[in-house]
Amino acid sequence: MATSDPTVKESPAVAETGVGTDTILQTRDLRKQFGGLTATDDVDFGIEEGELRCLIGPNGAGKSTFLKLLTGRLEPTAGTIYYDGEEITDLASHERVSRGISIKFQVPSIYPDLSVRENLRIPLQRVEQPSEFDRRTAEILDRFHLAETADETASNLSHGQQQRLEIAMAMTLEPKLMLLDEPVAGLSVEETREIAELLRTINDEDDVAFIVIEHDIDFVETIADRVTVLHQGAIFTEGTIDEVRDDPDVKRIYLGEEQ
Ligand SMILES: Nc1ncnc2c1ncn2[C@@H]1O[C@H](COP(=O)(O)OP(=O)(O)OP(=O)(O)O)[C@@H](O)[C@H]1O
Repeated sequence: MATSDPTVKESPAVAETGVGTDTILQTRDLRKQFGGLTATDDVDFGIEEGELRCLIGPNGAGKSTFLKLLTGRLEPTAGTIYYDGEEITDLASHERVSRGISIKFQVPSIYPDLSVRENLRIPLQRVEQPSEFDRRTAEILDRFHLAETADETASNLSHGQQQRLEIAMAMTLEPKLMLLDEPVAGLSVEETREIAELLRTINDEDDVAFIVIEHDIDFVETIADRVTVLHQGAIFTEGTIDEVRDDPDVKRIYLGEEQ
């Protein structure tokens, strides 16, 4: 994609980087050291436009570190990140968000003292004219099943409703890629089912790609197109959930964690 922004480096030719035109995000030799510890070990990870990928792996495998490198929260020790045809390795988090990468960490980052409606107004102000606020708010409240709670203070919502509100806020910015760290941790079975349905709907209807870190394998099975397994900071294997779940080597690394 051509850009006039001098802070964004043009992606080298596809032939040079191997980044396909349908690839929304690609890392090359991405590395993060914490002193002597290699948390991300020269990772080449790619995801297509509109794909829903889950990242799994035992505790300490490097999932959160990898996601933080993609969001810009952590600076890599080495390597490159391409997004939507551009190199974004040196971009700040907020610049990545402006380009369509939405980031959601485990703890909902909503404004607890504001109402649901007021929370939605905050991202809407970045993208809509004031005359459109009421119409767009009503649309979003309806789509994300939040209409009944519109005037409720956000801190009074259930954990599942708060997660839904945060996803709704992210969607107002029309992202192309959403990065989610354990979106259903601590949710009830019913809330987990609702979030799974919501992510699949957004993925299908809005063609948003997802990278989701998740420990709940049943949830992963419900939502993922493909799964990447991380182990000791590196990609251990990739495949469908069935391929990965039945892989004896994957079972071995998870068992190793329990020893
Ligand atoms: N800020 C940090 N400073 C030093 N070491 C860190 C830091 N963050 C993570 N690590 C280490 O990097 C490795 C990978 O951690 P990370 O949190 O990315 O793994 P994870 O797969 O997300 O684990 P979990 O599933 O338990 O959340 C671990 O050994 C961890 O202790």
